[in-house]
Amino acid sequence: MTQLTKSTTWSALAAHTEQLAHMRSLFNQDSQRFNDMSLSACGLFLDYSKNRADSKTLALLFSLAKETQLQAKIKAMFSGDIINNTEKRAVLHTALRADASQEILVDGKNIVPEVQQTQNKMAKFVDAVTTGQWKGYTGKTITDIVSIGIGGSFLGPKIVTQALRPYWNKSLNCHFVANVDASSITEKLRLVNPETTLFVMSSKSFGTQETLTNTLSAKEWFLANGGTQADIAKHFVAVTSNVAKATEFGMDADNIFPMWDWVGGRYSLWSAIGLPIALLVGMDNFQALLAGAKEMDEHFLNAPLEQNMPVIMGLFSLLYGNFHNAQSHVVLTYDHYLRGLPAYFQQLDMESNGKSVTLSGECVQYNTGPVIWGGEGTNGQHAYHQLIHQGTALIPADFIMPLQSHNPLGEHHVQLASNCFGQTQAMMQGRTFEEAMAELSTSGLSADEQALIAKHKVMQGNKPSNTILMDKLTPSTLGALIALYEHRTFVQGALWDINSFDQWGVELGKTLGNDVLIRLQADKDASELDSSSNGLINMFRANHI
Ligand SMILES: O=P(O)(O)OC[C@H]1O[C@](O)(CO)[C@@H](O)[C@@H]1O
Repeated sequence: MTQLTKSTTWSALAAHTEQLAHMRSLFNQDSQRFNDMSLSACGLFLDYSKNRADSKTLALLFSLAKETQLQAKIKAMFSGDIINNTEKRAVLHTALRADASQEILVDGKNIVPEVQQTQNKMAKFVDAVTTGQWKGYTGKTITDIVSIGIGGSFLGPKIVTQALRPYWNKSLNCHFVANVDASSITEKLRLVNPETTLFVMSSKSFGTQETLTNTLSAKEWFLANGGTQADIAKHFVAVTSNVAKATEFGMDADNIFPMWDWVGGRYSLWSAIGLPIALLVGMDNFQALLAGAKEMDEHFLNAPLEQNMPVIMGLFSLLYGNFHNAQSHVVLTYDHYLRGLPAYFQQLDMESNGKSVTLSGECVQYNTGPVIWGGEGTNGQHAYHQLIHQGTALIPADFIMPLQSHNPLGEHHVQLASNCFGQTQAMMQGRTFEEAMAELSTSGLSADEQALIAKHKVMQGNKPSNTILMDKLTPSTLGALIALYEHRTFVQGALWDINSFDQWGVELGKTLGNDVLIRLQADKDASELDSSSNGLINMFRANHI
């Protein structure tokens, strides 16, 4: 057994959760529950009262956090300690939102000035493009950005630009290409004009197959449609930590925006990887996004555990995964602009906490990262919410909603809110057999039929949810919200004693994919592989065009 499961708090939590009353009773017994189990920070409000917890549960969870030295681990991350032990790297996405006056050392060197220099370079570039000083090869101004990247070099910029649609510069459009499937880039290139398109190639490593292939295809398209080699610098820029490789690839040295190995891919939107965001919403709004995240950083670093939003959310995730065997967690955004957020949190959490050994290499004896999924409210209510309400699996949920809409229109927002709050209420209270029978009493059905239908209408309730509200979706509240989930992910990893910052499983997929590619391209014999891989390779060779 690892340290975590050996602790007396762990056993106490196991015993306590067994006998905790239904949430309906907890609400009936305590009219102050909402006041006591909610908090505001950084422009966000968290209602965590609809969780399977009473004051004793919370005390036990906070004890567990203390026993696992959570606060020391948080400080270690912010101070630049090498907490990514398998890649021997510091984890400092928080340095990307630091004040210019701060000093954060990596290998004895203050990294804040480099961050500021890169932000200044971004600001100048954004200004040149958006004011029209930056011209395409025929002297026209840029109208379209095509962002090429994958994973963290794609999802962050995509989801944030989507979320900040009301703040877009009206004269620019943005398109994202990630998948190596040619259909993806082909469809995007159909929409744009080479004279007025700027390609932003984002790859921390500058070695990711999908991104390199898509960039080469974009370059070929550009050259085949009027551009020349000499015009490339006006239409292609790169963001990477591998400046040498980008230069070797043909990127103009002035058009390369640096990033660093202490920024993880899935935590990189705050770096120059966020260039498409800055181009679309302007550098001031990009800075406001950083400022919102910084506020959450300070809250996470300084607030006591008991009033610390990411800590509370991370502890609940552990509670459900380890003491209620929840295998997944759903994120439901009651805001159209936030429709992409579940996919972003999915990558953030699952690539970070999909691990099964501790930092010292021991096999974990407990569940770690759950499946993160979700979608846009109210659409999901007419689809998968059924399983959340009455399925056999426990699925804790986060509901996220701004109080004010960017598009106030008739009764839309009040209806949206009624759905959001109604869902959390239904999940919490459920419906008893007696209540279902009472509802059916005037149905005209026989007593036997009523009893049968009532059984199908019973909802156990006691289904946990957090509700996160903000006044309005702004660059700043969005920054705080994303940083909240980054830190929640950190809290879980720290409690589970795993490395949330490497991704060896993904790396193996990349290596084997490259090996298969060689066999497919060179007709190299694959008979020494397993019969399935060999059979699939042969089938592709025989049939593809
Ligand atoms: O930015 P790069 O180096 O092209 O990598 C893309 C993505 O690949 C991963 O390494 C693995 O999917 C992510 O962490 C990263 O965001």
